[in-house]
Amino acid sequence: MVGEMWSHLGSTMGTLMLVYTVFTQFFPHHLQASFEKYFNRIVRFAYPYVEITFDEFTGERMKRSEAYSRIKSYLSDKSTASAKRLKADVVEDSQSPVLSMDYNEEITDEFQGVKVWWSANRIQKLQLTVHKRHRELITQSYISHVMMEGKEIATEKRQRKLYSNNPSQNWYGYRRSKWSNVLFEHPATFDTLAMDAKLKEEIKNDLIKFSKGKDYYARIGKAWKRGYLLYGPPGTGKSSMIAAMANLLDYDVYDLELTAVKENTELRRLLLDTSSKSIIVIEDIDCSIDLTGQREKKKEKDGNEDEPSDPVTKRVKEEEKNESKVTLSGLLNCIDGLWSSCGGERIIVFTTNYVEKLDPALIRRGRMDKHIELSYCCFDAFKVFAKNYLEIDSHSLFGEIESLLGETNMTPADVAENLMPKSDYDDVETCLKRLVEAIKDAKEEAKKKAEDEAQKEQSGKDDKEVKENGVALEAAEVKENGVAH
Ligand SMILES: Nc1ncnc2c1ncn2[C@@H]1O[C@H](COP(=O)(O)OP(=O)(O)OP(=O)(O)O)[C@@H](O)[C@H]1O
Ligand SMILES: [Mg+2]
Repeated sequence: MVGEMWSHLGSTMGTLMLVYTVFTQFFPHHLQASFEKYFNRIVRFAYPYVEITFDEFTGERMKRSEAYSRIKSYLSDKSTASAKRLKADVVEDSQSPVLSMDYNEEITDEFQGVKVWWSANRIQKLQLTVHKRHRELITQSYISHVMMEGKEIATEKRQRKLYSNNPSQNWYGYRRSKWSNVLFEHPATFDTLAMDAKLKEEIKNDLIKFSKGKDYYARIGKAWKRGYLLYGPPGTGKSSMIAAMANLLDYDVYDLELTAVKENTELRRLLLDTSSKSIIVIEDIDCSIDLTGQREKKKEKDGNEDEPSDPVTKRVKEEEKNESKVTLSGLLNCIDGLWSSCGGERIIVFTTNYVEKLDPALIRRGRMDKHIELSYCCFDAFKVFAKNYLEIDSHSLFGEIESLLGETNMTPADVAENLMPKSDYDDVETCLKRLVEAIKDAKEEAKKKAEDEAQKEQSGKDDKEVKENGVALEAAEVKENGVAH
């Protein structure tokens, strides 16, 4: 029976092949196209299904299609459960290999009681097939449902990135990109951040309120963004706080190195190339940009000079020319422009060690909405370290440490360093005692420094007095004798 069926099939295929060969060889070439057109019409009339295809690459620049990736994410969930042959891809944005249906595999999906079929073929196309009578439901509702779900699934599986800006010579050509990225795996969280407990809670609430504030920002007619200025001495946790923010909100981080940006237009393009749900960070803002505009004046002066003939001076000049020309007003315009032209869910963070050096225009409310001072280690901050590093909530030495920290300035970085066990034999007591000693030393050092300074000031004063007295004496002599020495 089966053998008979195969022989029938074989002879039918043979006949079809023969007909096709005769058709392509003897049917006039110019009539073949019209024949195919009419043949397709007949097939379409008899064929009860609609087919919709989605290409992987679209547009003139062959950009990867957003629809294609969303459908793939949607189908990866479905296919893991139903397809028999799966393909595993390591996708850049995902934590684990993504499973999708293999080529020529088909999976069935159901939407409001309607059955649809998805298939993938080798030429980067996904095909959706559905019965003609459900055409409207599919084109109007099902596809948008797939897009939305696909986006959600992709966001869920997304691994966060830390981006840093490339110099503009890498923006073009093969492998062009404005930002390079690595996986963002900084372990800092608000739980590991040592700081005043009340301030920490306030910042956390502020961030969460922001991230849920889409409707609120739309209602009040403001761009959905927030600016933070973090300031304080080195080693007080500014960078750690940025990592904690990103981990709390599940945002990407764009670390913008302003000194590598040549001019304002480049800065604008970099900022516009950031995605939403991100934190844009400019560290040490006072060092990255000339806040007084003096650099521009200096350049103008340089520009008027003649071209040097000496090759070394020439090269130094060339290098100077490559220096960043980003100006304060350029930066301000870019930030304002970014806020007005992008969808939102962006946070911008500036950090500095010297808040007093910053131009008020840069940090006015509206640009930097919240100013946060990260300062020397307080007792609250110490307790966080003690809990995280030594797993203790109290100890007989806590009282002494509290009063010592109240009298001395020690950065959280130093406290952390002293508390960390240095070997397997270091117990809690040893670590705490080491910290006590370190704070006492710091206190002693600060005292000595203050005394030295006071002494210097005093001797400066004395010198001045001697000088003044000398001048006065000389003047008196001149007056008396009428002659200068
Ligand atoms: N408040 C803090 N909470 C927890 N760890 C901290 C804190 N401050 C500093 N540290 C520790 O000290 C190290 C340096 O901290 P961080 O880089 O965040 O300081 P910073 O304020 O950014 O310094 P800089 O101004 O030099 O950039 C980090 O590895 C971190 O573990
Ligand atoms: Mg830092």
